[in-house]
Amino acid sequence: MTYSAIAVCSSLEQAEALAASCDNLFPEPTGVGSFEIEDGSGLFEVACYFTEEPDRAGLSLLATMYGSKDFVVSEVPQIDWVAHVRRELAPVEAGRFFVYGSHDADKLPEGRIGLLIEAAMAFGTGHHGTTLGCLRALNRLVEEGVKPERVIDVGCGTAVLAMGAARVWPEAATLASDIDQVAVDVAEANLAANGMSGAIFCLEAAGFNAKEIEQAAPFDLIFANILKGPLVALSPDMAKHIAAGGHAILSGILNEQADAVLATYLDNGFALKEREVIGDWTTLTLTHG
Ligand SMILES: C[S@@+](CC[C@H](N)C(=O)[O-])C[C@H]1O[C@@H](n2cnc3c(N)ncnc32)[C@H](O)[C@@H]1O
Repeated sequence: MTYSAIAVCSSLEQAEALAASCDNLFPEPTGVGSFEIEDGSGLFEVACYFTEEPDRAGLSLLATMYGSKDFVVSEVPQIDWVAHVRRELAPVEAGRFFVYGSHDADKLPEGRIGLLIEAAMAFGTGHHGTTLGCLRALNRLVEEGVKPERVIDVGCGTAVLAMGAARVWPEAATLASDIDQVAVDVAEANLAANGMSGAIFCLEAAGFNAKEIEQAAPFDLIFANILKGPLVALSPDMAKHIAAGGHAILSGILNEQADAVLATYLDNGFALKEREVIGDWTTLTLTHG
């Protein structure tokens, strides 16, 4: 069991002195801290955590010595962290795609395309509105019968989008690039975990700046879930590397930024096909030429 002891002081000096005394006088507090209470009261809180029930009388005495009324001692509820992570990272369903962590491997519904993504050091577990928006846009293209031959996921993170595309279009040549080598490593690990090693060419690159990307272009489908700034900066390059009649699925765009991003792409020869809002985030599906 964990116990918390909270006292309130009227000055930072008192709070810090009380925290230091707790640290010195009580056996094994697992954590002691003092900080300003963010309610505009100008008061300061001292919080101590213990693995065993602390000496309440001793704490009371100490509190009064530093101008506080008392310590309030409570039991901290135990958290089942495994259950917590499972709840937080529940599988994500996006059309035919089912994005899940290995703890939910037994939940893959029949007929769905499973994408195994462990929470790691790259963005793209499917939980964010931007990734979800891209997966749903991808799903709609599949439903329409679109069949790209060359696909690139610019800013691939976990490679969830590239893997989704490679699963529905195994014949297509698919590239996944990221400016961050850590993300590229995570992407490759995810490919291996999904039994897809070799199905997607992963590389570190900023935008379209790599000879492998130049050689593979033009692309019939470009994913770019990379925020407004890079999307706007990349728009001429995007136009240069997309095939006539190709699609671009863009996300990472806050709803209030969507018109500005769209205007830039319209100026670069794209046309709006679809726009989906999920929470604060807009995903745009565009066509070119
Ligand atoms: C929001 S995450 C998207 C990850 C994944 N594609 C998804 O949809 O969940 C954006 C990724 O883009 C990468 N990135 C940002 N700017 C980039 C650029 N100019 N070129 C390539 N990758 C970039 C970041 O390192 C990050 O991994």
